Amino acid sequence: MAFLTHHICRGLSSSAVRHVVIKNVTIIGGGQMGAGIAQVAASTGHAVTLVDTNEDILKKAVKGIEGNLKRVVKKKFADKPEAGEEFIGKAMQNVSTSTDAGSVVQGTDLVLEAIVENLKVKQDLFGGLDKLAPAHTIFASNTSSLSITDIASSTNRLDRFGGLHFFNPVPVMRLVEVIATSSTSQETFDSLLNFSKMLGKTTVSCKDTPGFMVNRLLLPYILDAVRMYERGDGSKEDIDIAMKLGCGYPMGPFELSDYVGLDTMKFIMDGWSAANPDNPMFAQSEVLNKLVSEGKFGKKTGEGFYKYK
Ligand SMILES: C[C@H](O)CC(=O)SCCNC(=O)CCNC(=O)[C@H](O)C(C)(C)COP(=O)(O)OP(=O)(O)OC[C@H]1O[C@@H](n2cnc3c(N)ncnc32)[C@H](O)[C@@H]1OP(=O)(O)O
Ligand SMILES: NC(=O)c1ccc[n+]([C@@H]2O[C@H](COP(=O)([O-])OP(=O)(O)OC[C@H]3O[C@@H](n4cnc5c(N)ncnc54)[C@H](O)[C@@H]3O)[C@@H](O)[C@H]2O)c1
Repeated sequence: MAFLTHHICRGLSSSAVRHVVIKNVTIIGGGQMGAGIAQVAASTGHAVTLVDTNEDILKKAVKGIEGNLKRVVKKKFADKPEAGEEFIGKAMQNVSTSTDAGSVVQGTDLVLEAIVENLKVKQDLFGGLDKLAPAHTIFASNTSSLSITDIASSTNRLDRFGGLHFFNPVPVMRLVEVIATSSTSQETFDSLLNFSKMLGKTTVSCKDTPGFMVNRLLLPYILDAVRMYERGDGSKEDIDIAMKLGCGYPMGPFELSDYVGLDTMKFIMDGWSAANPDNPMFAQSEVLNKLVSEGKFGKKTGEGFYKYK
C-alpha cells in the first residue's frame, strides 16, 4: 500500500513536496545485488518480495540472506543473542519469494530490478510489468552502466522511473546513487532518496550519465589495470598488492573484478564500447573475453582472475 505524505523542505517552508513512502518492495533478480538489497530492505522493516527465474536460485538467495544476517547480528547484538535472534526472525518474516513478477506487483510501491546487465532484457521486464503494476508504483533499476532513460522508454511511467544504484556487498557498502532522468518527477526522486535513507544508506544525486559517478571513475581504472596486465607490465597479484598497499584500497582491481562478476564487467564494457567504438579504453580485452567464454565469472562461479574453490 502506498502512503502519500507531505513534508516541508528546509528553506522552502511554503512549498510542500509529496513523496510516496515505500513500504512494499518487489526486487527482481535474486543474485548478489538483489539478495543484498532484499536483506537490507527486510531488516529495515520493508515487506520484500524477491523474484527470480527459478526456485533453486531463490532458495539460495534466501539462505544467503539468513547467513549474512547472522554476520550482522554477531556484531550488532554481540551481548544480546536473544535480541539478535529476534532481529533475524523479523527480517526473514519480511521476505517472500516468487518466480512470477507479474503476479506480485499488484500491492507494491517500488519495483527495483537487479537482473542481468542487458538493455533489451531490462526493457522487456519493465515493459511487461508497466501494464500490471498500480499507477502509483515507482520503477527503478540498479543498472551499473545502462541509461535509465533507455530502460524506462519501454514503459508509460517515465515520471515514476529512476535509478537506484547500490554497491557490492550491499549490506556493507554505505552508498546509493539515486538517478533522475529528465522525466523523473520530483516526487519520485524524493521517494527514492527517502527509501535509500530508510535503508541506512548515504545518497548522492546523479544525472543519467554513463556510469553515473562511481562507475564512470571506477571502470576506467579497472580496465587500465587489465591492460597493464595484458601488456605484461605486472602480474595481477602485484598490481592488486600495489593498489591495496599503495592506495589503501580494500581490494585490488583484479580481486574487485572477480567480486563484481566478470560477466557483468564484460556487459558494461561491451555496452560502452558499442557506444564509443573509437575509445581505446573500451576496446575488447582478450583476457576478459577468454575468462567469460569459459564461464569463469569470478567469485560467484568459483573462478575468475583467481580461484576460490
Ligand atoms: C560494478 C557495480 O555497478 C558497482 C560496485 O558495486 S563496485 C564494487 C564496490 N565494492 C567494493 O569496492 C568492495 C571492496 N571490498 C571491501 O570493501 C571489502 O573487501 C569487503 C567488505 C568486501 C570484505 O571485507 P574483508 O575485511 O575482506 O572481509 P570480511 O572480514 O569478511 O568482511 C568485513 C566486514 O563486512 C561484513 N560483511 C562482508 N560481507 C557481508 C555481507 N554480504 N553481509 C553482511 N556483512 C558482510 C563482515 O561481517 C565483516 O564485518 P566485521 O568487520 O564487523 O567483522
Ligand atoms: N555485481 C556488482 O558489483 C553490481 C553492483 C551494482 C550494480 N550491479 C548491477 O546489478 C544487476 C545484477 O547484478 P548481480 O551482480 O546481482 O548479477 P547476478 O548474476 O549475481 O544476478 C542476476 C540475477 O538475475 C536473475 N535474472 C536474470 N534475468 C531475469 C529475469 N528476466 N527475471 C528475473 N530474474 C532474472 C538471474 O537468474 C540472477 O539470479 C546488473 O544490472 C548489474 O550491472 C552489479
